Amino acid sequence: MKKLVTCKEMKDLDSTTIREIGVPSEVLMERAALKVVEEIEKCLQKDERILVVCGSGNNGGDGIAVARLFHLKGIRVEFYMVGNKEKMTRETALQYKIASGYRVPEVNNPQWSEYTTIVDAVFGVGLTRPIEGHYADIIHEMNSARAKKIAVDIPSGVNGDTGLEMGIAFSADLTVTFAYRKRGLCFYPGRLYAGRIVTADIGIYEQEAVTASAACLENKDLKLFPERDPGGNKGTFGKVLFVTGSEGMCGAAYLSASAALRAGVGMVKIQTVEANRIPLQILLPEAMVCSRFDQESNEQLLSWCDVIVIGPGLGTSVASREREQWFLTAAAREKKPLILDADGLNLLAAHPQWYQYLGEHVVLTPHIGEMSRLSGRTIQEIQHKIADTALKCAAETGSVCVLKDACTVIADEKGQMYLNLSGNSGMATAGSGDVLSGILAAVLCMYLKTEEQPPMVLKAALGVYLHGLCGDLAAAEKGKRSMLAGDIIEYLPKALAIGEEESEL
Ligand SMILES: NC(=O)C1=CN([C@@H]2O[C@H](COP(=O)(O)OP(=O)(O)OC[C@H]3O[C@@H](n4cnc5c(N)ncnc54)[C@H](O)[C@@H]3O)[C@@H](O)[C@H]2O)[C@@H](O)CC1
Ligand SMILES: [K+]
Repeated sequence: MKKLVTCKEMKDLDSTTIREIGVPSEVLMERAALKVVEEIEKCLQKDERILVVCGSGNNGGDGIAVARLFHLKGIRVEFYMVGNKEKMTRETALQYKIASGYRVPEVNNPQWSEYTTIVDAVFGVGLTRPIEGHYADIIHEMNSARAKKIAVDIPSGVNGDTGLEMGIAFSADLTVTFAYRKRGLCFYPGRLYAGRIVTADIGIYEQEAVTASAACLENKDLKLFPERDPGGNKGTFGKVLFVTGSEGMCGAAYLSASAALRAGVGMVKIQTVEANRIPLQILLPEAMVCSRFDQESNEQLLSWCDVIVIGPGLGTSVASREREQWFLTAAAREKKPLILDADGLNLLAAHPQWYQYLGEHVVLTPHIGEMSRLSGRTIQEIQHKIADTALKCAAETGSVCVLKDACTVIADEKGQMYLNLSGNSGMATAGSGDVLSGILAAVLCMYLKTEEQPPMVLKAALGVYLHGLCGDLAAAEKGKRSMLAGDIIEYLPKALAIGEEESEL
């Protein structure tokens, strides 16, 4: 698990390290520059010519220090100050003075085509407004050059909190980010602009309070899944009820239920319309299918199950609405874990009075469109404020919100948040969300008998991560274009077995 920071959190950490611990900012800057040099050197070739483009803030100071370090190693390097020299920060002015002392070559009108590597040190976490005019022209030139491109801390023009492009952004092959990955390097398009991301330790003092607001999971976090009890039976490994599948939509029920079984659930029952009974029993003989919706049958299903999934392929008919209301109310009364997905969310959006049945036992899994219906915000508004939207939804409902996008956000009402880095565009395919709801149900079941209970938000984040990892494995063999939602399920065994390796996505 790795912590993720906002620009403000990073600045607070910098200043705590400087003021309270007493590490001079020049030392941090030197360490930052050394890390950038170390990473660039890994791919340095013969006859390299490096240009470092520097702003007047501390990101520029890092850049000047990088130029000096290369110069002192005898590598051909020049730096170009695009920032106003009058406005240099104290640290950057000092770097400039030192670079002048060592006679590090400075250029005022670089010939962009002459360089093999261009280092972007124009703006870092201090970018506050869209890039325009002269700065925009320079970034355009940098992007057009045929050199290798390295960003210092964050590509200039990427908003460090949202990943959005601020006017224009530097398109890097490699970004060396300091201390913690910035949130904006997780969200798109920031993640694309960054290229490969290396998080470099520069000796920043770790302070729980300011760095705890967001994190991302890695393969090795799948080890958090409890061991399967050798003495367990199908009853102890979890019983999941799927309130799913209207007429013509049995596929969603099938995908969700089979994902749950493949991820380790002991038993599943699917409550669906009679027309779906035979296809489901043929497709998934391991599942039990029930097509009665009366009070007695509902009561029996409720007392049988450990976890409920409402939504995949449910439809929005009157009968579906009644089924959802019945199980929403019952789950709230009994505090039974519940995953609300797809049409389950659309029905919720149409019946705001049902919000009273939500709470900490519920995981909501809206995609952006469903969130738009739930929140009344436009899709664009949500995309611009995806983390805030998930946090707000969680705060308003008391439930865990899994806001699904290219970088899914998982948040709870206490403000704990995970950004998911596994997965790929191949997963943007019909049925992928149904698979996720089944995997989430399975993860909740893994913890039914464990003494230690991680928070619901972490369980949900683990499920989302696992789903993405299956998608990555599927894409590697089937290709992003060709993979189907069912392929995600097929790679569950491999993904569950991985759990050991560490990787930065
Ligand atoms: N001591 C520290 O605080 C450390 C800072 N470090 C580096 O310093 C960076 C942060 O430095 P700063 O806070 O000085 O910020 P930046 O270097 O990111 O730049 C901020 C400057 O750019 C100006 N600016 C912002 N947006 C602009 C726009 N659109 N057009 C024109 N000018 C604009 C601001 O007014 C300010 O003068 C980090 O990203 C990192 O690279 C590292 O050296 C580690 C230690
Ligand atoms: K930069």
